[in-house]
Amino acid sequence: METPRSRENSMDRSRESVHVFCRLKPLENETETSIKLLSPTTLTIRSTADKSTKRDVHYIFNHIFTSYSSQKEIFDHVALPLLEGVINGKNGLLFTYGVTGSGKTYTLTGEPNNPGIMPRCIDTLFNTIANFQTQKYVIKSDKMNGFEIQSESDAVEDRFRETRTNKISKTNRRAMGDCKSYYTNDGSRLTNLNENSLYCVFISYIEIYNNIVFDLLDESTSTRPESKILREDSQKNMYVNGSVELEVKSAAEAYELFFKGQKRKRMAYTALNAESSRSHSIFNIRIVQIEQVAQNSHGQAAVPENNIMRVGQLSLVDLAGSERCSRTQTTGLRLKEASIINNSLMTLRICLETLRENQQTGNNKLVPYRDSRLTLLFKNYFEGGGQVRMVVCINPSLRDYEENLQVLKFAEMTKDVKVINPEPRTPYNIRRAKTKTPGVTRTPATMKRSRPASFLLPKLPIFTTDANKSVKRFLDETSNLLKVLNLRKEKSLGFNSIVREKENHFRKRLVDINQQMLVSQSEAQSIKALLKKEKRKNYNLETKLADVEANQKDLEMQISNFEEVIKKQQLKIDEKDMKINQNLLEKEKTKQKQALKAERIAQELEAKHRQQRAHLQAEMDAQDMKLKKVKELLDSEVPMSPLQIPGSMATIDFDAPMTTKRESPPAQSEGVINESTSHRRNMIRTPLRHRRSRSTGDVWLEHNSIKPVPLGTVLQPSMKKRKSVSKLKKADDVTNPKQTKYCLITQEQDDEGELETKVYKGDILPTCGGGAQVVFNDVERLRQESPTGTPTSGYRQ
Ligand SMILES: Nc1ncnc2c1ncn2[C@@H]1O[C@H](COP(=O)(O)OP(=O)(O)OP(=O)(O)O)[C@@H](O)[C@H]1O
Repeated sequence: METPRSRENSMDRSRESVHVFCRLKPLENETETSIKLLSPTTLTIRSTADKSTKRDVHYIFNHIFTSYSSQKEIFDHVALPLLEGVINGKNGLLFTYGVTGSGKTYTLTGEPNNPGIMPRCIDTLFNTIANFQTQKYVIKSDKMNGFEIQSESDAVEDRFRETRTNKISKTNRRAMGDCKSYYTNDGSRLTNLNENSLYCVFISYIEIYNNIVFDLLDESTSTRPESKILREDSQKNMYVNGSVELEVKSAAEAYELFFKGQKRKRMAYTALNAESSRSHSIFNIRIVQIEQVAQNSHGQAAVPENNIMRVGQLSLVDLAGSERCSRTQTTGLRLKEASIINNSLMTLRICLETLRENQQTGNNKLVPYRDSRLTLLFKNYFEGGGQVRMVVCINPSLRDYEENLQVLKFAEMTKDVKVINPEPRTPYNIRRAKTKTPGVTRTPATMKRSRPASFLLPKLPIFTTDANKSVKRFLDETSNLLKVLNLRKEKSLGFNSIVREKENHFRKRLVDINQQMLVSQSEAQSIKALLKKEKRKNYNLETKLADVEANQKDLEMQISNFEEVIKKQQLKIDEKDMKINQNLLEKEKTKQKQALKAERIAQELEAKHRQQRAHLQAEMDAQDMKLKKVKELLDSEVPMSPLQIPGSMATIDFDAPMTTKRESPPAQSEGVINESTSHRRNMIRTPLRHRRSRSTGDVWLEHNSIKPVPLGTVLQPSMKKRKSVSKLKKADDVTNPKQTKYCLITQEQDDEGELETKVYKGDILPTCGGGAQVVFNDVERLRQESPTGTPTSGYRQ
């Protein structure tokens, strides 16, 4: 029974880790190195600044190539096993990774007379398949990442066309230098070649610059190369749609294509390296293997009808430098380039990390291959479509310490990623390309005209050459045979003319069909042109769509951020609203409480007020009663002592008793009087006393109701200290304790012109409420009579 562990083991066996190699660049001064080699597979990195005693981190590789390692050593170790797989229909991906100037291009391309991995691959390949190549143009690309076989006549036609155009391109080749001598061939070859197969080699050269794919071999546009899109073929392999893929029959032809591409490749200046390449370049070698080779009638190797083919692809990738922008002092366009380079390398890193995580945890997280063209193009390799090798190039100088640390970490992580052990890709039946010229057979076999079938002709008589036969019988049989033969000849001629007629008819039909086909071809071409236009439009729209999608993502992010902020603000507003409502409720409550309280107080006051009023009314009634009694008393006539007036002078007897003629007290004067009235209930009952108006220490408060006529009399009320009521300004002036006396003076004139002055006198007494009251206790009447007038009574009352 299969247990989970055994399943895991079998899965592990079918998986292969990404092989990661390290190559150290030679230093001018070997003492200034940050790398310490511990074994052929282990190294450690340290900066001089880092003096801490913490343990060094060890980085393990499949193999470490020192600065003394030769280009051949690296090729043998890294690329040769890949090439062996590729020649048997497997795919292989080899990429160099490292900081700018660390030796990536040197490792991959090399130098004249010291070739790197790419030229060695080409040489080894052609050294191996030299005698096992198909004739050129027998196999051609179907433009959809597949291959198809051409008729021999079409292949011959294409070869002829090439020899014509090659005459022109010779000048080109001279201009490029002799490619053959550029790289020295060390004669190495592979040993695992299937000698029953035929091979042909195709080259394509792609560049990814600023995350846009360009075809470095596309010569259709001389100025600006057209950007290409990535597509998936029928076998789920990613490929560059519409890229030029050319068949090469020798290493020299392959180099020629490489140099053509190099010429177009963008090279840009950075502060670190004047030759620094700012793009990822991908050199693809595809080997098509055709099994079961047969021979044609001329003894040449030919491809039988029902054959199968295998295609192996080797992608050699020179990644752009992974340096930091600040380090290279990049600005402007260079900065944009650097950020896009770093983005695509970061995506590569994220893809590998996600793959490793999925493999280690059994998760099925989405690997973001689509985030960058670089990772999308190599998606198949990481998903089991081929072997993967990485060469990490390190410049061990102390200056590169920080960058190298990042590179080593990336390498460490990549080493743990496993790709499914690739099987040779499923071979597929060869598709036959449509022949270009109708009526021409695909194979060189010549057609022989067939004879009419013998059963349609008269039967031949039996003719024997017997020696015993008589001469006559012999002659008869011979003439009979001749007759039959003539008949057969006639019939044969008849058949032949019918066949010829039919042939002519058939040819005519063929010509018609051919013409129709030409029309269809021209139509197809115009449709193709239209399609191309549409594709270009489509591509532009796709790129626009991608931009719009990216913008939309940004906007969505911004919207969600804003929404979050709005939510928070809304919450705050709601909280504040709640507080305000609570406050309002509390205010309302206190208002209601206060209103209730005020009502209660008002009611209490009203009740008190009513009580007081009733009380006052009662008191006033009592007062009125008393006043009435006083009035009654006053009204009772009391005769006053007669006034002795010697001459014209009136004499006032101050010792006269008070009970002389008394009049009811005058209406209470304003101010003081009012106050005393309002406090009637507080009035102090003082016994009526007789007071002399001549008391000297008292201050009199004099109240003249009118401006009196000057009396000029001898007798006058004696008031030494007096103060007029009109001079009082404040309430306090009334209650002044020094003011103890009050007098109200009135004057009247009778019909005879006699003047009578009345002086109502009283004491000012303080009340309990802090006010003052006047108690009238005396009235003086001063009358002046003319001596010439009718004598009346001149007296003082
Ligand atoms: N192992 C080596 N032995 C000798 N010379 C080397 C080695 N590695 C690199 N160099 C030299 O260092 C220089 C820079 O190398 P190279 O151009 O390969 O760097 P690079 O990493 O490809 O840079 P970029 O990222 O800019 O393309 C070249 O002149 C090359 O000859």
